[in-house]
Amino acid sequence: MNRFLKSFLYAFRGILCALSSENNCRVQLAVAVVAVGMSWWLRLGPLEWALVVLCIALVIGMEMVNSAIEKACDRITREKDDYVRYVKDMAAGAVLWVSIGTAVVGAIIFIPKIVKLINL
Ligand SMILES: Nc1ncnc2c1ncn2[C@@H]1O[C@H](COP(=O)(O)OP(=O)(O)OP(=O)(O)O)[C@@H](O)[C@H]1O
Repeated sequence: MNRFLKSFLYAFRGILCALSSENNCRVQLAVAVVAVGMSWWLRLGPLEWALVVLCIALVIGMEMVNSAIEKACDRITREKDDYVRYVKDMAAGAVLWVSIGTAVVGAIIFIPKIVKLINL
């Protein structure tokens, strides 16, 4: 099998592994399904759809990186370690950072449409 295809299969296996065994990834996938359902229901425009899809990809992707970092840290040591705490906190902070951005984008896109729908 050619090298590129092999790398793609390993990466795909990583996605399946994260979505099937990482609790946070599964929760975010469920939230993503709700967001896609709402986007369909509220008939978003192409640019709004693009933003929703981009935010979903960013949050789940960042959570996968966070989980990978946590696993690598846990393999290095399970003892209390200031450097591990620093690395894990920063990785978790990256997820929070992207999630806050996503919440803002979601509010800008969805709130006016929901308000309009309620006022009808
Ligand atoms: N070995 C360690 N040494 C010092 N602090 C740690 C260590 N492991 C975890 N921590 C602290 O605990 C926090 C949570 O770490 P943990 O690995 O349990 O992540 P989590 O978000 O609870 O992961 P998950 O829910 O996926 O198991 C870290 O952000 C860090 O502040």
